[in-house]
Amino acid sequence: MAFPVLKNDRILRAARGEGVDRVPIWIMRQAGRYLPEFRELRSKHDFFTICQTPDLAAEASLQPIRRFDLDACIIFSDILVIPQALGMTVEMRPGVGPVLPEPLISPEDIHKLDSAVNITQKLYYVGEAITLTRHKLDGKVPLLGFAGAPWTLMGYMIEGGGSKTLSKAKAWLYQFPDASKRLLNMLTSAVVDYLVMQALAGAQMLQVFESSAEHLGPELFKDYALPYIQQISLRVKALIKAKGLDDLPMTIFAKGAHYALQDLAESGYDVVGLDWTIDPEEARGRVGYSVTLQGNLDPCALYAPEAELRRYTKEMLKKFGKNRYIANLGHGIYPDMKPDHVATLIAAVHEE
Ligand SMILES: Cc1c2[nH]c(c1CCC(=O)O)Cc1[nH]c(c(CCC(=O)O)c1C)Cc1[nH]c(c(CCC(=O)O)c1C)Cc1[nH]c(c(C)c1CCC(=O)O)C2
Repeated sequence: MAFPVLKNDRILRAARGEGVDRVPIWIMRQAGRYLPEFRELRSKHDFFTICQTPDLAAEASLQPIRRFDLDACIIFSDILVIPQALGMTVEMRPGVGPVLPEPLISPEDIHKLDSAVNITQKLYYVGEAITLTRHKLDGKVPLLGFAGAPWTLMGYMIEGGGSKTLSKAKAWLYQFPDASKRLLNMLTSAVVDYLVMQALAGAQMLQVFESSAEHLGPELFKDYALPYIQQISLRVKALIKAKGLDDLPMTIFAKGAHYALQDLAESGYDVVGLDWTIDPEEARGRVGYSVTLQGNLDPCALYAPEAELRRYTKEMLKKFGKNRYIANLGHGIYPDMKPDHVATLIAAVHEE
């Protein structure tokens, strides 16, 4: 069944460098716990049950779209479905976050991973959720798919959950460089197949989250993150073309990787996401208009009183300008954020 005609293509136009009537905005983690309607849904279902049940995943994805005038919908899922598909147990513990009770401890543990798994089949439920959500969106805004980048996934798989330092995962890079690259290659192939599946299922734009880039620094990033990030865009775009689909914009968000901004701008993505630690004018000065920039309001700026939040937002918009720009936060929204403040941010962007 053909998908409904798209009524708002602002974000796709901005990603391709085409003109827009106004700056598009979406918010990282826009589907989630700061919304009472999500907490209600979540009180009835386990986190991964929501991810695995297309009706529930569609509902969570659509909640922010019903409430706010956003320019994109992101499919409700998690980056950790890939380690899960490779055979690792991942639990989402309330108040703690993701826990992988049997992390990879030494390179021999790589053999425990199901490297031959057909990711497309195993994660087909995400494809079904995407197709359903795209229909339910009725063309209101584009639907974004996403995946975690290999280094960020490797970090969770070795640390067994979130970590302040990633010292265990980084120790692998220094002690077992070859095994690390084997693991990163395995993850790269999984991410490529997974993103292509999402595009075939109806995703209209794809974001790759390298959320743990800040721990690497320029040297390690060049060796253990950038090559895989590059391969993902090149391989996904080539496969999509080979399957007869139109090109679709891709975004790389490497949190804390301002040291690699130029490299990221040349890594085959249409959009580079920025966190709030870089000044928009400096970022634009370094990459020019060869890519679209996305970001980068400090998620904590949403705690400011309304007038201040508006002022921060307007300042950000002025610095980025209207061309090749997608407004967003510099990282995910915090779960205790009041939805009213999100509405203020969106209104401030739209007023410009
Ligand atoms: C690192 C990472 C993860 N997951 C994700 C990343 C990359 C983005 C980033 O850096 O924030 C990506 C993600 N996770 C989730 C989405 C859904 C779509 C959206 O952005 O609205 C997306 C895009 C839902 C979620 N993912 C998670 C929740 C909350 C869990 C719950 O409801 O119990 C949601 C709605 C849990 C999760 N999942 C993960 C962590 C660290 C946590 C705990 C932190 C937290 O609780 O916010 C791993």
